[in-house]
Amino acid sequence: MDKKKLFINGEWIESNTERTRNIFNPYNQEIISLVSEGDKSDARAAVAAARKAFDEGDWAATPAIERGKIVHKITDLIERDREELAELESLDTGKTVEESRWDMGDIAGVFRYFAEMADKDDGAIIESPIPNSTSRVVHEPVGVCGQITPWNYPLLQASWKLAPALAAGNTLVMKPSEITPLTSIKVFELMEEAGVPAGVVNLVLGPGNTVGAELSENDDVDLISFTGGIKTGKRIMQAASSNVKNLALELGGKNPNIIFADAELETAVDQAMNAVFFHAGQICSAGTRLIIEESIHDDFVEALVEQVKKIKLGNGFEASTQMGPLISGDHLNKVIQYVENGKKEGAIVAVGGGRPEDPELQNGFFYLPTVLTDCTTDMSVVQDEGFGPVITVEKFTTEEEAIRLANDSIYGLSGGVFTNDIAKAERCVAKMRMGTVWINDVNLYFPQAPWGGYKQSGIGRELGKTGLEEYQEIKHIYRNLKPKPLKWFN
Ligand SMILES: NC(=O)c1ccc[n+]([C@@H]2O[C@H](COP(=O)([O-])OP(=O)(O)OC[C@H]3O[C@@H](n4cnc5c(N)ncnc54)[C@H](O)[C@@H]3O)[C@@H](O)[C@H]2O)c1
Ligand SMILES: C[N+](C)(C)CC=O
Repeated sequence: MDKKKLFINGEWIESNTERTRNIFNPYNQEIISLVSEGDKSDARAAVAAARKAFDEGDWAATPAIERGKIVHKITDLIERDREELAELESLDTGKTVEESRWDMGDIAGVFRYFAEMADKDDGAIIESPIPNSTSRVVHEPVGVCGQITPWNYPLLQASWKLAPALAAGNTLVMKPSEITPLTSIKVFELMEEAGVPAGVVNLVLGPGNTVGAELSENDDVDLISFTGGIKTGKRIMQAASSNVKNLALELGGKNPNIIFADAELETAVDQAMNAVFFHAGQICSAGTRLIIEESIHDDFVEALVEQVKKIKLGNGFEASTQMGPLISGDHLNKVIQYVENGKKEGAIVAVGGGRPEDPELQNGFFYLPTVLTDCTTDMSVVQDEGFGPVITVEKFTTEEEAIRLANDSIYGLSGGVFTNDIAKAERCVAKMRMGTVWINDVNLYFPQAPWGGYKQSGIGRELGKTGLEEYQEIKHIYRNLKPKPLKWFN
């Protein structure tokens, strides 16, 4: 098996540790790849290469239109290799190939969007309040960016960071999740093929507590952009204070979905499932908290349970499979424990609540799609991010109560409202403390709209215009057109 390497200063190299890591398929635990395992010293070498490329190289000063052309070229290559990338992502994460194909389409869209944006920045002229002066604002690249990504959407989350960083003229070091690095490695090959200059993009494989920690602490890194869990995010925030780095955090979510009695039942039930069972619920914005108006609660739950029973688990490479496994044995155990805690607190398992019995699924990290009823906001299953195929159900009687329950969380990533009364929907979303809110839909995101969290779900916004601005410093340039002595101190 070919060993995958680190990419530093334009070269594919072995890590200093000479250690390797096996990468597994979560469907059957087969080894699918072997990768070089980096450490702090590799991260330092990559930061040094990125620093040199930023300070002494041409990338930051390359005309934005030329940078945009290279990002377009990367997009073309992603589109060319879309099927290979989708299959690699499914092997690595267990998600269905259909979902991965969808992701690859999104990823190409993200690169295309930021390629187009690269040369659309006109800066701004400020009306100076001082006579005989001009005042203007320009955007410049931040510098060296450390980028750390999670395992659940490996390449999608990487694309939200790589494309704007390049378009804005930065150099970067990326550390993908150590358990799902394969599509990121492939895209670094594509960036090399597209002609990104040596040192501009660097890839260090390895664990968070060494490689990730070094990127967060290193004083030569100007911006750290992180997507992952809250606990890690807090650690990174502390480490980033060493040199007051720019900080972008995309953290977890525990996302409510309010269903009013006047919602179209079939659509709301279908969307409640879409909200949570894609990628076995391992989605930051999964709608894992159903908050249902009491008068339709029983009918809704009955219809939901009937549908959930039919979800087909299996190999993501089979067309009939609707849901794949969880990412790892460790994560499976966490989801098992999460549901057991809920049961102890009084939640009732309406469907699921354990591992499937199908002998063909025993080598994979499968957990049954699960609905927990009789939940209340104080339960850990309602407050904690389970990151599995588990929905909790709460009831409400008034609009105010629904909003209060939805906001009763340390998270604020996303939320949904289902109703045919548009005024009610708008009143609700105006009060919901979340970075994205959907009316009569769930889990939608696209390159043009900003993405990020309120409260402990994060800091900053990826995607959209704000996604580019995260990778830019703002500079105010003031010019005195008639300089003469002030004589203040004479
Ligand atoms: N808000 C979003 O857009 C979004 C998107 C995807 C995932 N997520 C969140 O990600 C989490 C799941 O991903 P995960 O389990 O990979 O998260 P994680 O926090 O365990 O790991 C994320 C990344 O951080 C690295 N890391 C770990 N410890 C580190 C340290 N001390 N210093 C620096 N880096 C370190 C890991 O190696 C990995 O690359 C969930 O909470 C999910 O909600 C959020
Ligand atoms: C941001 N998103 C929804 C693509 C992946 C979250 O885990």
